[in-house]
Amino acid sequence: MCLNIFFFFFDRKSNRYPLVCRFCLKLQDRLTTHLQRVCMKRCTKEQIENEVDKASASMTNHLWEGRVYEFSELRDIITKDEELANLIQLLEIRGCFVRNKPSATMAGQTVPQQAVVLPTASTQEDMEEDMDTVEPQDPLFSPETGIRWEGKLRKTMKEHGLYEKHNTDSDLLSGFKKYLRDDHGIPNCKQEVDNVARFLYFMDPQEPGLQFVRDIEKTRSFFTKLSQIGLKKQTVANYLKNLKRFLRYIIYNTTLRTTDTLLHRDCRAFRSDLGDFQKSIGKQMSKEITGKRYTQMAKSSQTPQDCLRILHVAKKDFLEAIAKGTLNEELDTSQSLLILYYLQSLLMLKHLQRAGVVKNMKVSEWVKREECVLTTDGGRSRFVVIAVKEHKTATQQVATFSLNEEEQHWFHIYFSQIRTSFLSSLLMAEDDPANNKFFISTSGNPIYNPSNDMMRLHKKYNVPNVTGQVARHTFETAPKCGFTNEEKSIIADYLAHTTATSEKHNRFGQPENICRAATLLSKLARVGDSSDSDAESAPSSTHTRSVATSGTCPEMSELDTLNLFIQQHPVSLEGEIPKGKIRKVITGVHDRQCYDKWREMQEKMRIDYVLAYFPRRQPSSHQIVKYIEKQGWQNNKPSVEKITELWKPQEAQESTKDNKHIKKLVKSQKWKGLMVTDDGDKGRRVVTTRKFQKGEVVCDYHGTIVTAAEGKEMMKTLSKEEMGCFFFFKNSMGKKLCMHAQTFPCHCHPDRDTFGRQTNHSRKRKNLHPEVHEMDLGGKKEYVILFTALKDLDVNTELLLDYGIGRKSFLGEGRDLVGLED
Ligand SMILES: C[S@@+](CC[C@H](N)C(=O)[O-])C[C@H]1O[C@@H](n2cnc3c(N)ncnc32)[C@H](O)[C@@H]1O
Repeated sequence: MCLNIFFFFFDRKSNRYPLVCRFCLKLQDRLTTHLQRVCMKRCTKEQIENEVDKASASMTNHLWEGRVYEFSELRDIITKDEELANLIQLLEIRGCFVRNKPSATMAGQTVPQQAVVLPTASTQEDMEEDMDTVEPQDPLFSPETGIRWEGKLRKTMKEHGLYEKHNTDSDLLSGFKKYLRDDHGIPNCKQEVDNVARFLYFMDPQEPGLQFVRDIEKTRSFFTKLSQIGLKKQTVANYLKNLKRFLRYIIYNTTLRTTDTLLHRDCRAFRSDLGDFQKSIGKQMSKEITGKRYTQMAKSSQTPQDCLRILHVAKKDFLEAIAKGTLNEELDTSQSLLILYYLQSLLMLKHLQRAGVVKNMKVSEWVKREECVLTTDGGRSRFVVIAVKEHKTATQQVATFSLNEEEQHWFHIYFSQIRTSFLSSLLMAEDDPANNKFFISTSGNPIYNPSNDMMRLHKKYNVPNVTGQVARHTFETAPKCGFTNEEKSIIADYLAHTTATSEKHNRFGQPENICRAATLLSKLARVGDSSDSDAESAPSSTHTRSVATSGTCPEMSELDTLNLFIQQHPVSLEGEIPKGKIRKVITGVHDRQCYDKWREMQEKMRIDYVLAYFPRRQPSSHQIVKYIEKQGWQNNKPSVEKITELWKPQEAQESTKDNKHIKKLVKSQKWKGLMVTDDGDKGRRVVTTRKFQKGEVVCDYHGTIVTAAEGKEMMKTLSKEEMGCFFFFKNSMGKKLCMHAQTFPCHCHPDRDTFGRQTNHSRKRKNLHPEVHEMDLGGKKEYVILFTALKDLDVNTELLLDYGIGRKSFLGEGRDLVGLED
């Protein structure tokens, strides 16, 4: 009797939306299964459900929020017409819509192009100031919203002929506007262009021109007048900065160099004169700032404890966020920001670093932190010392500070998790990794103003704001009763950051002194604090600390110790746990727990590794032992029983075709766990001699490949009594093929009858499912039809496959197979 085994190729019609897995960033048709098996395989069912809910919510949100864009929204981000057009095209191809596009040309009118002569060389000449007290608000700030100036200042400016300005659509000014927008990426440059337009009007009310460069006196009078009518020095300095940038545009980005050499030369000379003028304004500005600071200081009668209050109040929430980070749990934005703000504040309020140091600290400086062990009466304490070279504060010295082990862990969590997640918001890769700033904002860009961030933290917890400047002053002047002269001088040196100090010490300003300064400052903060703890420490269930004498280091919790230990000695497949002495330097009193945990993690890693080698077919104990032996692991070998117990078949994946274990079985045809028995009615049948799990590969259908047409021809030659073994299928290109097992025994396995060809049919009781793969078997690609278990199979279960008979196949051949069980 001929048999037509027919398998319809994948025909799943799913109504599900694919969801994106946030970890591998791939679309998943079945996210739950994917997470269970791949990206969240160590997580609980609840965590996975949570994640799937989030993915669905994000999908819904995308459908509501992510498909329709306002043209102006995109214009604000991308200023170059061509790029904007490309983006819009891409969005529309991907099924999004852009509303309110201008009808004719997309980005509208272009400003007459000026030939670019030289690339703009960006010099960092602009004044930098200690951000603690800078007032960034120009009182004349007229935002793009069109709010008009009113009041006294406007009147005064009018009276002094400083208010009028040229039309900013003139060629000269619109070219400048375009330059700011395109070359400097400043979309909201109205204020800057207005300032220049006002200056040009003052110099020549007739028309905007460049002759002003020949009249330095009148220029001076413009700036003097601005000062005299009461504008803040910062505002005057902004006018100067804007004018300098305008000149840079004229000198390097227009054709002036070739069209009017003399005027070009004068522009350059004028720009350099402005530099001197800028310096003198800078000095006046510092006086203004110093004066203001003095008033602030005089007003403040803070104690060191007051300065650290915010760190105390916010600490419970902060530690909760850190604990989440330590456990690799996802942090929401507000928790991530709390960590960012807290660490900045810690550096400014506890370590008394200037805002410029916090802002400019680089990743490379964090990476190059140096270890320092300090021996005091209280024992040995470990610190790391970090040196920030370029911090653009008033002092020239390398700013150096130290972190204790606990703080180092916090910084590590920020660096490895928060910073990385913030960075993922950045569309463009940063140019030079060496220049990467350590502290970055949620947008992935360097933080702008640490003092503002600290202010936000104070505000969030309703604590009166303390600036870094006030904190430094407070610690500097706090009574240091009980401190030796040497200790006082260490604190003074630490706070002074003077060049003289720098010359006295090496690059790290003697690491021990930096660490000692940190412990002395902590001590200073405790003086008068009845809680007998660091002023910033808060009651916390996860963190206990013992504070004894001067120079103490807080005792770390078990979890923190473990994390630090793992950070220093990462768990790896091949690695060895450090020997006792080396280990105990970090693990201390938590050594036993850290030791056990480390080994447990490595064992788990090794178990996963072994399991990954047998993804579709359960290995025998012997196979597991052999595979472990092959790895050459001397200690901490994973247990065979555990591996057997944990083994679960993985879903069919692309990688099945490359799996060595399956390939070996296909080649040898030595499928274990099966035997052939005789059945009175159906002839021979294949039964199981062990249990098989749902999804496990049971055996394959071994045969020879011919085209479907050839298979059909072969079938025609068989008489009704003859039994045929044909398996028809389509390959991934849709080509119709046939695998026949008519040749018995086959040439490749003359000693055995293969299991696939002896498998009987049942439509209702079928327990096998065929999967077609293309496998490289000894340098040659071959089709392999794997039979996987449709359900868990007990011992002594007959293997049954739905041959697909009785249905209409694409071959159009429903065969009359009377007597066959359905
Ligand atoms: C691929 S062979 C299977 C092994 C076969 N029983 C043997 O003895 O070699 C297919 C043949 O098995 C028999 N067969 C398979 N399933 C059957 C069923 N459900 N009822 C009766 N006979 C069946 C038919 O004779 C069929 O042509």
